[in-house]
Amino acid sequence: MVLSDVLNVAKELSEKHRLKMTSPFIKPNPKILKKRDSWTQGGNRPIRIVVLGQAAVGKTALVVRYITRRFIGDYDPTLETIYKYSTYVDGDELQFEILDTAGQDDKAMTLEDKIRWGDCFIIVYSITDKCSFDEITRIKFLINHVHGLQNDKVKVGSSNDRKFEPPVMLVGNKKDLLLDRMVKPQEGENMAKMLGCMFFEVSTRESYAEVKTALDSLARECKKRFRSSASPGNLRRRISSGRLFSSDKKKSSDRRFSVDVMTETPRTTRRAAIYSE
Ligand SMILES: Nc1nc2c(ncn2[C@@H]2O[C@H](COP(=O)(O)OP(=O)(O)OP(=O)(O)O)[C@@H](O)[C@H]2O)c(=O)[nH]1
Repeated sequence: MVLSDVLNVAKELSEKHRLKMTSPFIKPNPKILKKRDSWTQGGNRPIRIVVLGQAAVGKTALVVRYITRRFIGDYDPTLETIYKYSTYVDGDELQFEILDTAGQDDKAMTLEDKIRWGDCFIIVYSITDKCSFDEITRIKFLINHVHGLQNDKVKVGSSNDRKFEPPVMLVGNKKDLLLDRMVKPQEGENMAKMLGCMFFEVSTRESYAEVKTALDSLARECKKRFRSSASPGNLRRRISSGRLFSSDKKKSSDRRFSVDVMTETPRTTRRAAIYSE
């Protein structure tokens, strides 16, 4: 083994260790969380996206649709996963870690811990569920609060200082359920404008293209903010996962993405229909 190999192994081990400390299934050490890089200093590590929202709004479906192109109808609601994902944004390869949170209570890590971990955020609501829409303000307030504590440049509510706030995207999901709609597109747009978020309405079930457009926009915004991490050749570690979709492993190898499931609960996932475009 040459010196560069040894250094690579050491680097990988330290990276794994860091991920373990921030895993949603291990109570994080507050000292380590305090030492966490500010979101404005993404450095060379992957960009962390946290997907938030009430239970059953389609958070898991959205993330899985984006990284695998598939819609999988049924998931274990208690499953929390960090997906490692790399994609090309306007010719640059970007690496992400996407934390798909469970809408149900999680005793291992508080919502604040998860928000502190993230660099940017997706708040999902269902257009058929007014409660999930009403929840947005609370989540956004919490994001501002947690990141405001870490970065004294953040002044919540001041549009001049929005550039210091982490990128947040609002996603109204399930727009295929027209007859059950409880939140109008305009209401979503107004809310996003008021909170200074990006906004998209999508049907994760019906349209991969809509999901891709939305999440690519967030990736593009992240690229702007984390320009230093976006240089080609940086953040390169392509691993395909056999754990979540072992039967799809071969098919996915010809696509321009790589997925690595970093952590998940030992529980099995229930799955029903799988739709693919
Ligand atoms: N009709 C329709 N159903 C959807 C859509 N997206 C997700 N669903 C369904 O909504 C249900 C909840 O989806 P999940 O992805 O498990 O929701 P979640 O927000 O991750 O739920 P928790 O894990 O409990 O927080 C599932 O039955 C999905 O099939 C959509 O765009 N349209």
